[in-house]
Order: sequence, then structure tokens, then C-alpha cells
Amino acid sequence: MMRRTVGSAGVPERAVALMVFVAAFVGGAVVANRLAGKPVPFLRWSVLRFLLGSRRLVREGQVGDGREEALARRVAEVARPGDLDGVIEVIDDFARHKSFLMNVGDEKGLLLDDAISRARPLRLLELGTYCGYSALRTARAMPPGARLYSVESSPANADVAQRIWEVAGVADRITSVVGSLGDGGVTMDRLASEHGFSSGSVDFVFLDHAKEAYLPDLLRIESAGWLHPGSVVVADNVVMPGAPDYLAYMRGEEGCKWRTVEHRTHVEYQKVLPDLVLESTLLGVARP
Ligand SMILES: C[S@@+](CC[C@H](N)C(=O)[O-])C[C@H]1O[C@@H](n2cnc3c(N)ncnc32)[C@H](O)[C@@H]1O
Repeated sequence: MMRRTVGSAGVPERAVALMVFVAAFVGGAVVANRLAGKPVPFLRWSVLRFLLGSRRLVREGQVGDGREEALARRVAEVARPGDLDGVIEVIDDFARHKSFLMNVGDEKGLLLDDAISRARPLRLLELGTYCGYSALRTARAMPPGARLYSVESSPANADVAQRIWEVAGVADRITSVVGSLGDGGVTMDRLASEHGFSSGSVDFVFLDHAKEAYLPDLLRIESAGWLHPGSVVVADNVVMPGAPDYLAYMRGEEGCKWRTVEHRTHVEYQKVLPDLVLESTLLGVARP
């Protein structure tokens, strides 16, 4: 039986129709969910993990094809030691032209840079290190004497990030903490006992880890009393893949104690998929 094909590539018409249908379905769902301020269910990490069939991704927080290691090698090969701007450029170039990386990226990175420059924080906490890209931008934007504590659940990712920070010359301003705030208090106790996290000591938090952990982890940080009036919390990926309970919290009654600016932006390294970054400042009487 003859199969009808389209164009020189000889793609069967049915395959083209299927691709168009899938693209329309995905696009429609993205737009509909975006308008409703909800996450896109099939873009959740858990679903992507399932689709990718990668157990390693679940275990190590990596994509599973070695791209994170390849990035560390690339940075070591081509970046000039101590050239922080150059290392950030190498990573952006790798993510755009070689393999996509789930970094905050250059567009949303500017929002993060600006928030840090405005807040002038001295003690910063990041949840979700990955390959250390946002930590590099943070180290560049934070004032002299500041220190970033970056928490990452995957030891493999923390190791990649550490190597990259060493090339960039910022390793002495960043403390890597392997763990998660939801591990029954182990990591929070370590932050308190080993790193001096105490009442009102945290000036800035960047949430960029498991989206379902944003709100529980923020509430843990609040309960520990680590924030003070004027502390700033920036949250990435609030719409894509989405942190709906966090968004509802900041938009709802409990969010009254925060002043939140919603930055409409795009998912990293492209201009089609929308995303939202929230920048929230804790209200109250700021310390002198
Ligand atoms: C989107 S990436 C972080 C990107 C990074 N902030 C950047 O912009 O360069 C998310 C990271 O969070 C880590 N992660 C996931 N759940 C976590 C948790 N509960 N605590 C800490 N890290 C977590 C993953 O292993 C992954 O490396």
C-alpha cells in the first residue's frame, strides 16, 4: 500500500497530522493554564521524568544524559579562571546551543540580579543549586561581604556546581549544602548549627527547587524565624512548570504580610513559553 508523504523528508501525512494535533493540544493547554494562573500538568517534573523514563533523573536530579558533567568540562576547558562574566556566558551558550539546562537563564536572571541589587542582602539562601548558574549571578550581584548558602538535594549537582564556582573564582563566597529543608529538620539544623542561621538572619531567599516544595519550605523558613521585615523572597517558575499553592498563598489573605511584585517573563532560553517570577518583600518594621 502506498503511503502519502509530505515534502522532501517523506514524512507520512498522518504523522504530520499527529504532530500538528499534539502541538495544538500542548499550545492550547499551555495558554489555558497560563491564563488561569495554574501549572501545566504535563510539564511537571514528575511527568517529564516518567516520559523520559529516567530513573537516574529521579535519583540524582540530572537529565540523565551526562549534560551536567559535560557542562563542567566545557567551563573548565574554555572559560578563563576567575572570569565570572565569562563563565556565565559559557553556561548560557551551552544551554542555548548544546543542551538545554534548567537554569534560571539570562532573561529571568536579570530579574534575580535586580532584586539582589535592590535588597543588598548579606546572608542569602538559595534552594536548588543545579549546576550553580543562579549562584554565579547571585555572587556577582550581592554586595561585598555577603555570603550565599545554596541547598541542593543532589550530591552530583552540588559537585558540578562547586567545580564551576571554583573556575569562576567565587567558591569562597558560596557555601554548598547538600540536603533539603523537607528532610525532617536535618538540613535546617545544619544551617543553624554549622552556618549560623538564626532569628532574623536571612535577608534574601531564592526558591528554584521542587515546585511543590516552595510553599512548605517557605513556611519552614518563616516558622524558624529566619526572616525579618525587609527580607526578600524570589520564586522562579511560578507558572511554568508551576507552583500554584505558592502563587495562591502570595495572592491570598496570608500573603498580606508580603508585598509581592509579579514579573511576567518567559521560560529560560526561549521567548514563547510564558513564566512568572514572584518577588516578595516581608512587611513589618524593618530593622535599623
Ligand atoms: C531548576 S533547578 C535549579 C536551577 C538553579 N537555581 C539555576 O538557576 O542555576 C532545580 C534543582 O533543585 C534540586 N532540588 C529538587 N528538589 C529539591 C529540594 N527539595 N531541596 C533542594 N534541592 C532540590 C534539583 O536536584 C535541581 O538541581
